[in-house]
Amino acid sequence: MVEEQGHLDTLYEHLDSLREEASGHLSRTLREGGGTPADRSHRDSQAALYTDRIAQYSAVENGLCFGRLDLTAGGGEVRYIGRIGIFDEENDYEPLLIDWRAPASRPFYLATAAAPDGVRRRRHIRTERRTVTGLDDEILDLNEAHETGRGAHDGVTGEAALLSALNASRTGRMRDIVETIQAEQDHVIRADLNGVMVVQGGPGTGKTAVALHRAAYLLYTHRQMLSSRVVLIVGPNATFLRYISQVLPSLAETGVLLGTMGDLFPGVVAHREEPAEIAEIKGRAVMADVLAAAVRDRQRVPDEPLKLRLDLLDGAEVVLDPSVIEDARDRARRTGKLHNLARPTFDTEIIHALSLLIADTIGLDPYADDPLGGGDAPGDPQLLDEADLAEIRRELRGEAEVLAALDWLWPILTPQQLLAGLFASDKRLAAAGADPRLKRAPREGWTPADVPLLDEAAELLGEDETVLEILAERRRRQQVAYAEGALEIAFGSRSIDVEDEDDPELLSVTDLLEADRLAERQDEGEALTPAERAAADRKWAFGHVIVDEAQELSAMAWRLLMRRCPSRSMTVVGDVAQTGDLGGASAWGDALEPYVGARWRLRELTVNYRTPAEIMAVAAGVLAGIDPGLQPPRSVREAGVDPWVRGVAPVKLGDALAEAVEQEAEAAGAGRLGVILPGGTFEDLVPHVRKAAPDAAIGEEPDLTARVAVLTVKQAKGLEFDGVIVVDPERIVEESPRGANDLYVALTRATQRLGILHPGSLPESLLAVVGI
Ligand SMILES: Nc1ncnc2c1ncn2[C@@H]1O[C@H](COP(=O)(O)OP(=O)(O)OP(=O)(O)O)[C@@H](O)[C@H]1O
Repeated sequence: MVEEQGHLDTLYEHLDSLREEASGHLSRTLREGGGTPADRSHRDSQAALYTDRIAQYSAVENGLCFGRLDLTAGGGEVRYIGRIGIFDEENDYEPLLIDWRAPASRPFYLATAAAPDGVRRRRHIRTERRTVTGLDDEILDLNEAHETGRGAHDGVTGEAALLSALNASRTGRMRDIVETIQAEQDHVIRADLNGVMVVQGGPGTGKTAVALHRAAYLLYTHRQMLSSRVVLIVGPNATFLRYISQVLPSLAETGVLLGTMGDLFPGVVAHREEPAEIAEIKGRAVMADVLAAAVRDRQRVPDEPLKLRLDLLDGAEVVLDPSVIEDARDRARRTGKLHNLARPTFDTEIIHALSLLIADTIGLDPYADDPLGGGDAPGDPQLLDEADLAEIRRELRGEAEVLAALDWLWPILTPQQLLAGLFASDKRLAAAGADPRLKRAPREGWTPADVPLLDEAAELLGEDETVLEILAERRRRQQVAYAEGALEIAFGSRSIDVEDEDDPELLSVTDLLEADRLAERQDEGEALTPAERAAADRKWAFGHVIVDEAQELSAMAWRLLMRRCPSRSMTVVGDVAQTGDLGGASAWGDALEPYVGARWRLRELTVNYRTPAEIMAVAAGVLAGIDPGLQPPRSVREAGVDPWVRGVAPVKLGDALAEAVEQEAEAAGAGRLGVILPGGTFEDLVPHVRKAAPDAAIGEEPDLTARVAVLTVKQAKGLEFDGVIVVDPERIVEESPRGANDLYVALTRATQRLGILHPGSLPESLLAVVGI
């Protein structure tokens, strides 16, 4: 311990001086003024670099160093493994701490007694703040292991450290797992960047954790390419994103964009809920054809001739025949351009046709064939020459009536206008071959399932200028925020006490005044970070895309994601047995093959780190009901507590729930309790939960750090709690589009304790499934 404490002290000394150095650079950079635009831009990128660096140093303050490898080779070389790399500048840049992502750290995760890979001893170093509190050693050299009686167990590496992480109380925020990554997870995290990799694994196998660590690993290994092209991580909902949001900064990564499908159309907030059947219809692949037809439907040819009253003719009418409009439409279509971009061609055709009609009206020489005598011979009936016609066309382009007609015949459309127009009209839906159930009231907000449709529409219509506007607005908003953040980091939180991070007092009034000044300066031409630019740019091509809970994605959602990732460098993480949405996948091939054929690879995770064996035995019954061929993941531990099932008279359900909440909240101790209810019972049951736990978090985006949270299965997806109470499993099955899948998800959220509360006695069918 003393030896390790000595090394830890050295590491923290280095960390402090790295932080001081970066803060010094940052404050100097921020205080410099003037110079050319190029100077300013250079300064901005330097400031962003130092800000990032300081954030990374703060993020690794806790658990800076967590491991040590003693190798058999190299005269017993010793490597310390930690959250970042630290080198000794005074000693030829000797590594003092090796980043967990570096190749030299790999044996820490892979070496076993059977394949020690040159490792004699693996040591997990437990720390609290800057103090070593314990050591767990594994001797991988078999001879020595015999002597000490310790060794790798059942394919698990770092068993003591792993079990202590798994048994720890949950906080409502996900933590990183860098100290205890297991071999099968390590293979996924460090897999090659290229191509589509599907990571299939049952509940609790660490898919989310692995996906996030993979992002951190890829950014470390391919920094240059990925930090400019950005890694996109897509999660199922805002609650889930908040749950995982702390993990990446603590892995010391900032060049990542986190979002839900609903966030992926810049400028649109798509959080309205809608019935599952409607979302499913919107997600069908055929919607791409529907939208293409909807666009064609807006390229109108009226049944009747179109009469235009023109100023040019002192209010007289010209009549455009439908066949003329049809010709113009066909020519515009034949350019092969997107709808909005083909409009100028359509305009030119119509204006040309109108100019000829006008020429016929005002330019014909009625006496062309009448010789007037003298030198007048029969001649050209048209008195107007090409210059006159050009003038007529110019005037036509300024005529309000003409412009209105053009807008009516071939309107310039935003994706929002196209979709809103389609959904608002039975006639348009029918013309586009869409399901009539898509009809909705005008001005209802957008839903997540609309986002892939908006994106598809944007592809069909052609780009508008909104991206630039959005960028400008975001830049305005972010300038002040950025400047405040930079100042806070540079001057406000030197001590970097993790506990202080949320303290609003950190930013003083003088800092704010200075922030204003900085914002002004940045106004003169500062660069957004790549992640910010990517968030505002619909056409951004991400360097890598990671999709979590990917089984929920519809065919249309896949189309959008594939467009955002032309390189097809993707990590697709999910579990087809947990699919809840009707439009989601039941086989990975169905979702992926339209884009990559058979060129995707499958990795499986087989060990459940979350749910103890006793609970998994219950969930296994439900899984067998979904598909007898599916294997539940093997639990890595037992909790020593059996799940309980209580059947109570329906009128007593509320009281029984209140009692169970009280009991389980106490059993969860410092941890968290999740209460999973069928959506239709919230109104009746929530007051009972509140009786037992007045501060329980409930609502659209419940605060998961609260001691008790009440959720639907949909909200609970991807989350976990120390204890879970599942209420009315039968109704959960009835209410959810895919029935048993949702019950399987609900039953696998607990890390320690599970209780099932049922109104009336449990029906035979469910008893058999639940198996208690
Ligand atoms: N190697 C590991 N060391 C420590 N904890 C781990 C490890 N792997 C997974 N865990 C923990 O197990 C729990 C489940 O992980 P995670 O949420 O990533 O699983 P999942 O496969 O995404 O589950 P689900 O499909 O149910 O959402 C988390 O608390 C995670 O931190």
